Amino acid sequence: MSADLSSVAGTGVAISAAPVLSVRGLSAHYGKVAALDPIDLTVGRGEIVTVIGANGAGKSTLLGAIMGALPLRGHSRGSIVFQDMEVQGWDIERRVGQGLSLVPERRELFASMSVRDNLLLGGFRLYRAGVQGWRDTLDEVYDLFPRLRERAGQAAGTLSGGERQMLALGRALMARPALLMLDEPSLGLAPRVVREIFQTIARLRSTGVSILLVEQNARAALHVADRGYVLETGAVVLEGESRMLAGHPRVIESYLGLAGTQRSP
Ligand SMILES: Nc1ncnc2c1ncn2[C@@H]1O[C@H](COP(=O)(O)OP(=O)(O)OP(=O)(O)O)[C@@H](O)[C@H]1O
Repeated sequence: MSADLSSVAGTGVAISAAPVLSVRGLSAHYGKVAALDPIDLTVGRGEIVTVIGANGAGKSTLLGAIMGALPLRGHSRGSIVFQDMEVQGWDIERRVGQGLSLVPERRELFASMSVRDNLLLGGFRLYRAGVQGWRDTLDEVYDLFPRLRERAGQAAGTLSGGERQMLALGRALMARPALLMLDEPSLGLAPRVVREIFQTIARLRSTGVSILLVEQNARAALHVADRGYVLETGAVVLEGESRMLAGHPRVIESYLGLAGTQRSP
């Protein structure tokens, strides 16, 4: 079952013991090249978990493997249990149908279509399945992103970078996912816009959706997340509560710089 945005809105969702996602011994290869060592990772219900790491650490590969969307020649091994189901071996369609959603680094919007139509496409699967309430979901997305409501009729290709990221997030939410995976939502955005995007991610907590957030902007990611993993050359080298990671000498030195103890984006 996917999360119902309306049923938990504004309640502040408790994190239950059973994780929504449990990854065990996940490795990924492109042809003969290993991009991910066997890694273990969990995301609890209602939790925001971040994976931080430098360029090429394997962050996008990790999300692609979980989504079942590695590019041609790529494949993954290991166990991916999502909502108590082993989804390794399932195609993307089936994973999406079970409530997995990925906002890719490139955002992949339909540039000539309006904001509203991009959003409706995000909810199309539910609409086709006869699931009621897509209009309510659209309203909830507009409430989360008032700027999208203002620009509902505008072509997606004419939006600013920050607005595009909001649209990509909103479109993913239209599918009412149980787990939302975000690949570098801050990429290419000005600091003020990055702050806005991260404030929005923090607000998503109230919808009950669980979030797996991949970021190079470690400061902002650790500020918004409950827990984090540090990925280096395909391996998890550190994991724990965000507060602990933000104060860890290795994280400060490699990802935060001297001002690492400040916890604002
Ligand atoms: N389609 C591909 N074919 C071959 N190798 C790939 C492919 N995609 C990624 N890789 C390699 O896998 C490794 C991990 O790449 P990945 O894109 O997952 O890293 P990343 O942490 O997301 O980096 P970035 O932050 O730069 O996006 C890199 O060495 C990369 O060159």
